[in-house]
Amino acid sequence: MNKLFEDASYVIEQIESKGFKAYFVGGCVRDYCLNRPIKDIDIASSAKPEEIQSIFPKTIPVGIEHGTVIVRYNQVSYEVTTFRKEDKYEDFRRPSKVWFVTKLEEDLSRRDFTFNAMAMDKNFQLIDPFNGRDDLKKLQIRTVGKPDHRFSEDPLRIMRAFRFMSVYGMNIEEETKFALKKNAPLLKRISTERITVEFKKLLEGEQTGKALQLMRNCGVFPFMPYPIEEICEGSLLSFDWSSLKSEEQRWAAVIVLTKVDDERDFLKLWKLPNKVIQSVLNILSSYKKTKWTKMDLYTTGLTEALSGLRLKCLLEDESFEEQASKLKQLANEIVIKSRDEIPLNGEDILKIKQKAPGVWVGQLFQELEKEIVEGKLPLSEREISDWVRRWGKE
Ligand SMILES: Nc1ccn([C@@H]2O[C@H](COP(=O)(O)OP(=O)(O)OP(=O)(O)O)[C@@H](O)[C@H]2O)c(=O)n1
Repeated sequence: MNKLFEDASYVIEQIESKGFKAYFVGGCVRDYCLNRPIKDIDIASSAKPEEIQSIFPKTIPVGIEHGTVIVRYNQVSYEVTTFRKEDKYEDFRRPSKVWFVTKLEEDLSRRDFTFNAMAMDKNFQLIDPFNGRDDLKKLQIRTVGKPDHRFSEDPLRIMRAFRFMSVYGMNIEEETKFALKKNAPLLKRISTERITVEFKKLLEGEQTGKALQLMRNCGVFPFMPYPIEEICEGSLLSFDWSSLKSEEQRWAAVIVLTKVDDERDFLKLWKLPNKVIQSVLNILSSYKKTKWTKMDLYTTGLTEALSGLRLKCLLEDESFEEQASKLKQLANEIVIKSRDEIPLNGEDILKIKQKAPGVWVGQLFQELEKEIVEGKLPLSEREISDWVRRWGKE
């Protein structure tokens, strides 16, 4: 048995030994049925949060008012939530009102899709009131109950449908698809952070192109953090997403394929971390390059240069290998990978020049780096010191 499930079964047994009911629910049941790796385990129980707190020595009250307590066992966290029903989502983040219920089925009926509304007892017996397992077999995404209701309750579920489509290679059932289109404008009310989490998962899926194409056809693009207006015709679908391995490459592909004009603004509006933004921008500038100098390659870095080149080759139907080996060869000819490898530091330079520190040190370093990278100055302490002595005098 999977170690996570084994430990989680112990948690369930402890709850049951006090006369309550407890089941595995949500993503872990879905992934178990799909034979996919289990990331984390959620448990639903008839016990109230205070009762869970009294059963286990280590708990964290993460959302008592919504019925959730984290149980720590064997250094792993298990989210245990009391069976509950909920009202509309307040500011579309959390349900504005929840009330505890006694039946598991009632709890399952509040959930988004049939395959997320399954539960499993500690003996792996499935409780599947909405035929989620059949839908998984048919690779079909279908809401629990009326799709309109489910999407207006929490419009993030619109993004979740596209995420599941991409990650599991699924299709969306017709009535659910119709409701996706109708409710798309509600996405405006969802926080960027929540949309980005789902979109990132979608980008890492196995069917990214198909999911993006359907998002576009369902009119979802205008309601993204940076509204997408234009798309390279047909290319979302035909583009070979599987050859792009990193998150950054995939963001760069989205930008190119959807003809974004303000790249930095786009990445900022999706609230991506600065490190990711910089890397995507580097990939995009490499993508646009036709001729590489050593200095270009040194500043961009080989990994991002190759990422940009791969994107270019995929879109222009060129062979990657030959151009990549030329870039690698050029990279090999560059004697340093970063400024740290220069045998003189700032203090050495101040000593040689006998001058007070100032912006000139930065300028000098920039020029020095360029000379070394372009192979005009050997990487020898003596020659570099001479060059520094001469700097500014010629
Ligand atoms: N907007 C949402 C978010 C979640 N859920 C329910 O809450 C469960 C847990 O959600 P989450 O922790 O976000 O996990 P999943 O998205 O299902 O899976 P993953 O762990 O892959 O993110 C889901 O399976 C689903 O039953 C829901 O009904 N509506």
